This record gives sequence, C-alpha cells and structure tokens, in this order.
Amino acid sequence: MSQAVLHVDSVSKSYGALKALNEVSLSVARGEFVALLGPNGAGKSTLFQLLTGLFVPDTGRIEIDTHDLRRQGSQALAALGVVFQQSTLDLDLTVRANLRFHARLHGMGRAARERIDAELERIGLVEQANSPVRALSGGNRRKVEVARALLHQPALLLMDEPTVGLDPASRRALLEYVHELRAGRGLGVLWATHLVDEVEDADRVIVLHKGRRLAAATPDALCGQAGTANLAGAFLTLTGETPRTQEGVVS
Ligand SMILES: Nc1ncnc2c1ncn2[C@@H]1O[C@H](COP(=O)(O)OP(=O)(O)OP(=O)(O)O)[C@@H](O)[C@H]1O
Repeated sequence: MSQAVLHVDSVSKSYGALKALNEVSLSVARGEFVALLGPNGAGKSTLFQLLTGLFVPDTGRIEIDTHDLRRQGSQALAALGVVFQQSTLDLDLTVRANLRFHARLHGMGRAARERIDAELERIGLVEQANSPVRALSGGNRRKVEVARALLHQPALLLMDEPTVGLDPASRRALLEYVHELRAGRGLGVLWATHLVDEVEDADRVIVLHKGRRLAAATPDALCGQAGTANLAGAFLTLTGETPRTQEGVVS
C-alpha cells in the first residue's frame, strides 16, 4: 500500500463509564477513499473529534501525514481538511469572504487569492463568489465547505456525515465530486456515514459499532466475509442493526 496519510493505532476514548471508542485502529492511504460506516452512536463523531485535536485519546496514537498529532500538532493539523456534520459557514458573508477567512486562519498570505479562485472554478461557483452563502442551495453550500477544507491543500480530507440534510441528487453529486477529488489529487478521504449506499464505491469500508472496529475491507470482500449478496446484508450480519440508505430503512 502507498504511504498512509492517516494512521490510527489502537485508540480508545471513554466518557465516564461509557467506552465510546475501544482500541480502534485504521489507516487511509494517499489517494484512497475509506468509508467509516456505523449506526448512530457507533463512535464516528468521537473519532473525528480525536482526529481534529478537539479531544485527546485516553490511549493509542494518531498520525496524520506521518506527523504525530500529540507531539507535532501544528504539522499534523496543517495536513488535514475537515467538513463537519453541521455547516460552519457564515451565511451572511459572501462565498469569497468565507473562503478568505479560512485562508487567513491557515496563514496562507498571498497564495490565498489564487487558491480561492482555483477552488471556486473547480466547484463551478465563480459567478456566486460575491453572493452571500445564504443564497446558495444546500448542495452548493456543501461544495463551498469542501472547497474551503481544501484551500490549504491538505493530504487528508475528513467528511463527517456530510450529506445530512441534502436531497438525493445533491447527495450523489457530492459523493461523486469527492471521489473525483480523491482520484485527481491523490487525496486521502475518510467519509463517515450511517448510510450503506454511500459506501458502495469506497476503496475500503471500515465498520464501526459500539466503539469497536468490526471489519475493514473492500465492499466486495466485506460481502464475502459476511456471506451476503450486498453491503446492506453484510452490515446487518456484522452489527445486527437494520441498515439505512438515503431512501430510508432497507427492508
Ligand atoms: N460528550 C459526551 N458525553 C457523554 N457521552 C457521549 C458524548 N459524546 C458522545 N457520547 C456517547 O458516545 C457514544 C458514541 O457517540 P458518537 O457521537 O461518537 O457516535 P456517532 O457514531 O457519531 O453517532 P451519531 O451519528 O449519532 O453522532 C454514544 O453512546 C454517545 O451517546
């Protein structure tokens, strides 16, 4: 496998008596799209909070683009782009102003303007650059968040349930867009979701359940291991929970 842009080694995190993550290990290689599939409460958000440095793991180790998050925090976080579950755009600022604010936070200086123009071009929103974010559709707002996360050219993109609240067409478009980015830029992607149909085209799927990593394999291998015809069946077999898709519960 090519060089890992994310390496999580035996990480645990408890809230009081509740073990939200129990010795979870995983990796993401450069140019790899890894789906983190888990039902509500599996520990996905907790893992993302550890990966973004908001919390510190009780035990275990996290490396981003070969930098230890604990000992080389600035370098590790500089290699990271994040799209959170809840939008963090300022709706009253223009698209460009939102991007400029992020560029300043990353100390991008003169490079910022060129990078902002390049990302606006890529997402096809050059004409909306000076419109307030509030005027954009939900799908386009998400694209602005991805563009923002990529401004400083990270090696790893974290997406925490990024399609929540989007209509089916916008969900598909966002997923396809991130798959293209991964292929075109050699970007490592960790995409957390509770929807099985979002992980079908992933290079690898990691199944997280009640804080434990139950499986990590290609979608085909996962079905093979579970002895099922599709991922929904594999998810049910592995977790005992009813799988969900964009359309709702799989019957
Ligand atoms: N700050 C907290 N204090 C106490 N318990 C928490 C806290 N945050 C999460 N938990 C618990 O830890 C477990 C994992 O939650 P987490 O939010 O990481 O899961 P998740 O997979 O992201 O689920 P969801 O999609 O519902 O957010 C759950 O049982 C949750 O109730």
